[in-house]
Amino acid sequence: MTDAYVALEGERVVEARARSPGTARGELVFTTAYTGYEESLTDPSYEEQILTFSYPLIGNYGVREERFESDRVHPRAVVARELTDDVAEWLQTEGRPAVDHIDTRELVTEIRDEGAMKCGIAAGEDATEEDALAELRQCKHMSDHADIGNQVSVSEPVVYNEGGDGPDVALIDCGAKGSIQESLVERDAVVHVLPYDTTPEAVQDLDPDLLFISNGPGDPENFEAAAELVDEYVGDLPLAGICLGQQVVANALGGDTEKMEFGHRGVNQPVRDLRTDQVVMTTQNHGYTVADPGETLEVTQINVNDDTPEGLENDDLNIITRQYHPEANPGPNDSLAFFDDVLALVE
Ligand SMILES: NC(=O)CC[C@H](N)C(=O)O
Repeated sequence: MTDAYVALEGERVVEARARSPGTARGELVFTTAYTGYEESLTDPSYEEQILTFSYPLIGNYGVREERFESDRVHPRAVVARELTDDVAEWLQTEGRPAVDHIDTRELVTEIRDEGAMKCGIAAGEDATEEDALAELRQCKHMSDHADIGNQVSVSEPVVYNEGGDGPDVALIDCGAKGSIQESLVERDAVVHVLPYDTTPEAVQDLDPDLLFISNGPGDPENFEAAAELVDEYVGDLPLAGICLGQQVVANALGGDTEKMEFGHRGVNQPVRDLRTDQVVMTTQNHGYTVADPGETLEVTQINVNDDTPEGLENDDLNIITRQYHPEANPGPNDSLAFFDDVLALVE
């Protein structure tokens, strides 16, 4: 039954089945992850995007809150070949449109050929093609969401493991996945989650042992306050970053980022460490990449598929960043030692 429409760039409309009603617009991206739908759907990095899964059946092991990475669903809408009732009901409760019974192989091939694209969705009994097209026409480019950090960050500082024995980490929340803070707390760190627009003065008052820039949605160039912190504290504090965090650190230290064709999203992205020659499997979710690391940062890890920078370091200045998600969730645990390496920078 056609009660949903997906409008793609070029105004092509594909018919689908509504699983959660409503209208939405966003950048259409795909993940090849075959598990981890709860973690992906609650990852704040997907804010203002529409997520489609290349794996055909999504929801086959239910929905459990303990696997969530934040307190809500972030993609504006979900597109799948087949969604289970569990996931459909969850998305209905969250008020996020979802559609299935669509040929996601064709859709993913189209995104691979033409790049991540604008998309409009209309789902539900009264939905029309025109509604989906109207959403598409209002869809902005990711880079034009200038204050996207405001949509995903804490508004006030939150402390985890207060009074703990480990170092004080200032985690700049540009849309942090919960498991980053958990990975640090598991290693005894005291984690101060700070708003994305925290000022250098506020960091100075806190007097942390380490500055950590989180993952987050959209264009890293729109996170100027975080870049200012990096610029201010480089050399004085050890610096770490994950995903958007790596991009912000590179931009702040004379490097440059650019948008990729369709990005990397999945749980089996191979990464080679150029120092040890070891390859690990990683979880990824990004649409921008570091195009130029600048003079300060050395590229220490690369993506085996396309040679893009996956790790940047400066041993003298105590900087380590990763483009992938060492905290996994979902995905392989191959790179959890990143958190030990980061905390070791404090000694
Ligand atoms: N997961 C992330 O931090 C994503 C970073 C950035 N928004 C990108 O798409 O490249």
